[in-house]
Amino acid sequence: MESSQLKTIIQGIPKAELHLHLEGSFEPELMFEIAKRNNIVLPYDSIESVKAAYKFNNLQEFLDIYYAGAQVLLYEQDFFDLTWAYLTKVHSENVVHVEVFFDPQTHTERGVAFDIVINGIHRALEKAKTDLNISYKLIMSYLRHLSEEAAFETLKASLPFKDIIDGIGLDSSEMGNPPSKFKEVFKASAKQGYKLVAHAGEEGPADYIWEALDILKVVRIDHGNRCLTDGALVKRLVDEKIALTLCPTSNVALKVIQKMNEHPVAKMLEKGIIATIHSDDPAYFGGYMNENYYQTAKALNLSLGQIQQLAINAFEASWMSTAEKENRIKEVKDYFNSI
Ligand SMILES: Nc1ncnc2[nH]cnc12
Ligand SMILES: [Zn+2]
Repeated sequence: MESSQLKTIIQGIPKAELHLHLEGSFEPELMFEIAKRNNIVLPYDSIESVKAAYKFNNLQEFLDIYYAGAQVLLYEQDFFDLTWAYLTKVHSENVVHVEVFFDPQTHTERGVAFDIVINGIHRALEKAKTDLNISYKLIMSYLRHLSEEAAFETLKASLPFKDIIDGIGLDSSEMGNPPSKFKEVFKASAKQGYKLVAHAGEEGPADYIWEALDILKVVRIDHGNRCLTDGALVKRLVDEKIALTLCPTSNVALKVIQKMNEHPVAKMLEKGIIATIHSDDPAYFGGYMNENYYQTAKALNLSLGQIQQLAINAFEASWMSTAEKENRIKEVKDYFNSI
């Protein structure tokens, strides 16, 4: 199929994004604008030099730059602008449902209050619901390079906002920070009614995916690339319908895989895993949802049936109500039938 035809098809698919860090959607143009109004001097002299710095050999090299970029976010309006820019961008790509992560500790650690962060984000999500017809869920992630005690403090700070936070995630430096480190705080988070997910098996081994399932009791795995090295784990994911939220352009940018045509998503679909694809940190990895679908489909020569399956899987794995899911899945099927 011609590239332009594939891109047109992808554009038209109603899509759900389930793995997106709001801080990772911070485009250099907006970073400069916010830095200027907050009187912060960035260590870059132009947007081009920021973009030139976005070359990573591993997850940690990316995280160092990602946390530095987030430092310019100080006020509620900054968090609103960040979130709104992401939502308008994905609206233009026909994304109709999002489940987004935010990292409160990246901000509270440097003195920005929890309510400033969440109120700005929430106002933008509500506006997108009204103005853009995008439905949403909000996921608060604990930073795994920090202590479990710090995660407990974050859990406590979140409680006044329990009604607007749907779930808990676990992100940041994976190696050496296994899911088991957060056993108690995940248990306490579940008691508060939060749904649970965790990054596992991005750089870390399949064992971390087992820990996320058995110890943290997550309902979905973020990344999970490494599961194919373990047949019993694949069986568990399939039998228990545990979805993986994969991020192909992120995986190439962070050298989790060397080339897109080595991406495991096609094999995962073949094995019956509920594999889904998303953008992770699009401002840093150069691709929002459409680009992730396009690059994956092209490199792996995915059939229209496989592309349709990816889109359906994302709604299936989402936290929408059953009725909403059925409606969206029908929309996807009708769309593919009309092509
Ligand atoms: N890909 C990723 N892995 C772990 N933590 C993250 N935080 C933002 N993006 C991340
Ligand atoms: Zn992620």
